[in-house]
Amino acid sequence: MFTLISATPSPYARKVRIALAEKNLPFTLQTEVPWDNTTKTPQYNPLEKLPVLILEDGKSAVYESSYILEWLEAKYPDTPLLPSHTQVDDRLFARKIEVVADGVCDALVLAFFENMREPEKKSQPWVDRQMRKVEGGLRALGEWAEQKQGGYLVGDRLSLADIAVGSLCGYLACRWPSHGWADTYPALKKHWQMLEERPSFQDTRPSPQTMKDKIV
Ligand SMILES: N[C@@H](CCC(=O)N[C@@H](CS(=O)(=O)O)C(=O)NCC(=O)O)C(=O)O
Repeated sequence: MFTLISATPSPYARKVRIALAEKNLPFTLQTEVPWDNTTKTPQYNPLEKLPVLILEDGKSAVYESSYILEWLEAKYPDTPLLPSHTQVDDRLFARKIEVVADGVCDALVLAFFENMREPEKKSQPWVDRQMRKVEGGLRALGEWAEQKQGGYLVGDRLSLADIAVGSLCGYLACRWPSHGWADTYPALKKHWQMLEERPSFQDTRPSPQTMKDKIV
């Protein structure tokens, strides 16, 4: 059986948890705080990041959420989470949406840790730059959601694009509850609410974590 190294707030790990659930692939959840020196991620991922999917041999590992999803799609094509290979443009568009959703998460994480610095060490221009990326990414996602009136973002069924965007929205609700994205982009909010009805989303709701070690 697979083991997934995950963290309670991680939108990237949630993508993989949702994909495994949607594909009915059983796995052991190993919840960690990747920022603490107790994390096992360095044993499997030279980049020391989760999510990490540890394979059945207990040693081999797949990491980087978008690559894990690509790996799962290639190895377990039943319950596909991408349009068929004949629909090349839709497949590529789904991955493009995942790039934007993951990129917004990346910018949120960078802003989160910059804001954690002591005031005299914090770079406000750096935070402003990250939040510009967040707003630009959300604008693009909001437009794509608007085009589908809050339905699935690519085609007429769940895809990696929906999983990535839904995980981002859940992360914003968990870590940035005062952010006004849901009011600014009602179709994106409708899309997220639709996804949160699925057991795979209900069973993977994010929650904050406590970091023990000093990070910045
Ligand atoms: N691009 C990576 C990002 C993964 C990532 O940043 N993971 C964080 C945890 S979380 O932000 O997802 O909660 C991590 O392990 N960080 C530890 C580190 O960067 O040393 C992915 O998509 O998997």
